[in-house]
Amino acid sequence: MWRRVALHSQLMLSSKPSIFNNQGACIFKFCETFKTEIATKEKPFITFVLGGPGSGKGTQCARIVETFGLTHLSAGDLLRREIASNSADGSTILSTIKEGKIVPSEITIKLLQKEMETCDSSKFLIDGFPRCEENRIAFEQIIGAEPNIVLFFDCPEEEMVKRVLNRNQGRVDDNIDTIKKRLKVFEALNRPVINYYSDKGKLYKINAVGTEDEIFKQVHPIFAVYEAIK
Ligand SMILES: Nc1ncnc2c1ncn2[C@@H]1O[C@H](COP(=O)(O)OP(=O)(O)O)[C@@H](O)[C@H]1O
Ligand SMILES: O=c1ccn([C@@H]2O[C@H](COP(=O)(O)OP(=O)(O)O)[C@@H](O)[C@H]2O)c(=O)[nH]1
Ligand SMILES: [Mg+2]
Repeated sequence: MWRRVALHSQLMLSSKPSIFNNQGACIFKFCETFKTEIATKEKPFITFVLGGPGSGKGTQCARIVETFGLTHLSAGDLLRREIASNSADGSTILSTIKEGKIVPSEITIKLLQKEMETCDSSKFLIDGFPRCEENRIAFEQIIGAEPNIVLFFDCPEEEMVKRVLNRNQGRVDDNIDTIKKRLKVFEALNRPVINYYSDKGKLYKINAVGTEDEIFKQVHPIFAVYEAIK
C-alpha cells in the first residue's frame, strides 16, 4: 500500500524519476562494500527528520510512530548503541559525539542499512540524518534511495539550548560547550542539506516552538495524506 503511495508522493513532490538511483559513478570507495540488498526489496518510503539539537525530532518521531506506525531509526541512538556495545567503532563515535562533530558516513550508514535490511517494515522515519551533504550523497549512493519527504523542525537557538540543557538523559553531548559546537556544525553543514531538499520540493518546515501537541498538529496532516490514499 505504502509503495503505491510512495510512488504517488514522488510524482507530487519530486522532479526526480526514481528514488533508486544506482546509476552514475560511485564516489565513495566503501560504496561497493556496502552494496545494498534494499534495492531488491520493496521500494521503501523514507522520511528524513532534520532539525538542530533539541529541536524536538525524537519527541515528534515518537508521536508519528504512535499514530502512523512508521519504523523509527534514530541515527544518534544507533551510534550510542555502538558505543555502549564496545564495538570497534565505539571510541571513534564517542570522541566525535563529545566534540559535536559528524561521525564518518560509512559508520552511520552501515548501521542504518543493517536496520533497514533486517526490519520487516518498508516505511522508515530516519531521525537526525543526513547531517551534512556528504552524509546525504553517501546515503543515496550506498542505499540507492532518496527520501520521499523531509521534515525540518525549525527552532530558535535559544530554545534549543534550553531544551538540551534540561534533557536529563545523561548524554555526553548535553553540555553547554558541546551544544555551542553542535549549533555551529548544524548551521554550516546541516543547513545546506535542508536547502537542498527545499529546492527539490521535498521539505516540510515545521515551527518547532510550542507545546508537543501544537507541533504534532502541524506534523499530523503530512502523514495523514498518505494514510488517506492508502
Ligand atoms: N515542544 C517542546 N517544548 C518543550 N520541550 C520539548 C518540546 N519537544 C521536546 N521537548 C524536550 O526537549 C528536549 C529535546 O527534545 P528531543 O526530542 O530529544 O530533541 P532532538 O531529538 O531534536 O534533539 C527533550 O527533553 C524533550 O522532552
Ligand atoms: O547521522 C548522525 C547522527 C548523529 N551523529 C552524532 O550524534 C550526535 C547526537 O545526535 P542525535 O541525533 O542523537 O542528537 P539530537 O539532535 O537528537 O540532540 C550528533 O551531534 C553527532 O555527533 C552523527 O554524527 N551522525
Ligand atoms: Mg534526538
